[in-house]
Amino acid sequence: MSTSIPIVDIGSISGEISQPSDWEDVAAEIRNALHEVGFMYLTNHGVPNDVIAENFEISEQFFSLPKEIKRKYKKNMKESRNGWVEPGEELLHPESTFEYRECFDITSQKKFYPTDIPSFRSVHRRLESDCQKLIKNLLKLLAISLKLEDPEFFIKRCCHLDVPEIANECDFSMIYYPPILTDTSLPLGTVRCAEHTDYEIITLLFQNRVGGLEIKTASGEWIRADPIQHAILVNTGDLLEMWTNKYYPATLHRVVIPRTEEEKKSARYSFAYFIAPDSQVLIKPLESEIISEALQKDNSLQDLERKSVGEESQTPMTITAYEHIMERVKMAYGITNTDE
Ligand SMILES: O=C(O)CCC(=O)C(=O)O
Ligand SMILES: [Fe+2]
Repeated sequence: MSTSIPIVDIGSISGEISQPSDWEDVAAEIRNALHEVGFMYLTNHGVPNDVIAENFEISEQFFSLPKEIKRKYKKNMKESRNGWVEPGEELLHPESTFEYRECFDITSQKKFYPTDIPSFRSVHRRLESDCQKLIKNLLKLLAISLKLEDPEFFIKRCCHLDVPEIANECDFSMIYYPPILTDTSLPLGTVRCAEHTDYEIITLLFQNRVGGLEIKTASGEWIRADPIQHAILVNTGDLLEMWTNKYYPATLHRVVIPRTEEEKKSARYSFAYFIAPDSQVLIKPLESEIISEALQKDNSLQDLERKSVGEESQTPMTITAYEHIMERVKMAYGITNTDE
């Protein structure tokens, strides 16, 4: 069976007037997309195209600065997760040798921006604020899709969306994949971005014209997730997988080095906006009739709650959002507990 990534039009709930039935209809499409694939393209999402385009412009401006300038903004993990990440510094798979990309990460607290690009801050702030409404809509749709008693379940666990001082590990990552020219020498086994799952609830992924992103389907086949003009990709992360007992699995994805010389010459730019709950939120399987029914039907879905009291459990079900995210961040940056 070949799978494709569903396209979900959320225009009916993004405007001023929407009916409960519009929410139910969109939520049903999201349920199928996230349960079957774990990725979906959103159209009519309400984030203005010109705001996205302006952000790609500042991203190009920043990454084309000389390395010495970018180093001024280098991420210092002892202080925060905000800042510039050099190629090869972050490895998303334990067996990666080298991942050829750079990032500029903007965290939700202890924010700083590269002042060498004077408009960076205001341009980025506009996108962030335009994404807020979409994020709240998606969190509500997730709760409706799972038929949770409280449609605000996820929103109430992301209080930082209204009160930014509340600790959280949201991260807006501007990513640059440099062109690979015939004289670019890279270690054997280099990839652009190794296969991984994201750590949080959901990720909003913006891509410019150049593709390379691939996702692994339930049947184990890698399929392309090429850019669709003006659509935002949304994917599930680990915390949503834990919350839903794998009903919404965190889907593996990667960015491959293009196969043709012509494509290799093109740089790729993307933004991944990782949406996390408030740091102290405890992640434990939620009560949902949709999930229980699926668990009864399909015993390949792991019952994490039951497993957590069993002996072979790997996943302590009392983990906080912060603990899980930091565990994965430390692995990606090769930080051991003795480094701290
Ligand atoms: O650049 C991309 O499209 C993917 C980036 C990604 O998956 C990540 O940073 O987690
Ligand atoms: Fe990712």
